[in-house]
Amino acid sequence: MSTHSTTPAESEALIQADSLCKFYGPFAAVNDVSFSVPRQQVCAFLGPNGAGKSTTMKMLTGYLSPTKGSVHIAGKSMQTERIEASKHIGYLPENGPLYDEMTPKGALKYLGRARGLGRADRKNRMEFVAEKCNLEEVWNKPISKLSRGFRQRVGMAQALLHDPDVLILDEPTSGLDPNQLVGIRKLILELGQSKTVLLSTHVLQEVETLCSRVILIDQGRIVFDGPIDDMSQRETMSNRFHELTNFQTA
Ligand SMILES: Nc1ncnc2c1ncn2[C@@H]1O[C@H](COP(=O)(O)OP(=O)(O)OP(=O)(O)O)[C@@H](O)[C@H]1O
Repeated sequence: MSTHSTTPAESEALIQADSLCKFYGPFAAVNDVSFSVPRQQVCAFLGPNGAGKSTTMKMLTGYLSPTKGSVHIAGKSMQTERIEASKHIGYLPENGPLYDEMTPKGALKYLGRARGLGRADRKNRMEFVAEKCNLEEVWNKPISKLSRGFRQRVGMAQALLHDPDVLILDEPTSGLDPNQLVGIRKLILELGQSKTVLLSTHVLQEVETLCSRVILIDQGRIVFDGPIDDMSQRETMSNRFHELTNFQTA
């Protein structure tokens, strides 16, 4: 069991998962998953459909309680210091932004208040994320009426609003057109210079472009964790992915 310091400055690992398990009845969606992600690392969380990526991310962000195990974010326990731990996290859930009936402007204002940002701070941060995520043209349209790409960008803006040092992004580029993809990938690269990012994706090429490390999960268990070069040194990453996850062709 690792030791955890009490302040982010002293904490080496910003994301720390220890022996995480999630059971649905007898079925183990996540089984004994442990890893840590240090500051300023962009780490890919890969795996086939149903491997346990979203379930793990929900436990990391406090949206789901683990059956067993623990999560620390910036040294704060997600179980016993949830509010403190949550302040450090920006989370883009798999199904995009919350608050469908609001406009991006309204949702960000509401979230800014809920996060305790003062008026001036809130205004500055809203302008910053609107520009970073290219939201100006949909600023006053209901989120429910937006395209998948714009919804993803609203989700990113929500995750970034309070300037967290940890970003947990569940398939941030899914549903984006090629132009939007370039924009979001550029943003993630930029964010990775100062933040800790854990992102799930199915796009292996994206992993090579954005991430320095890969954690591969299959059937709830970690089957690979290491630098991207170690995974794809001798063969293409796609072959290695198939091999590690027991991929079988029909
Ligand atoms: N509430 C639930 N009740 C029962 N089983 C669940 C529940 N939520 C998830 N599961 C199961 O847990 C497993 C892991 O699901 P999860 O959504 O974490 O996978 P994933 O790796 O994110 O998949 P995808 O890439 O398809 O999004 C799957 O078999 C899923 O059917």
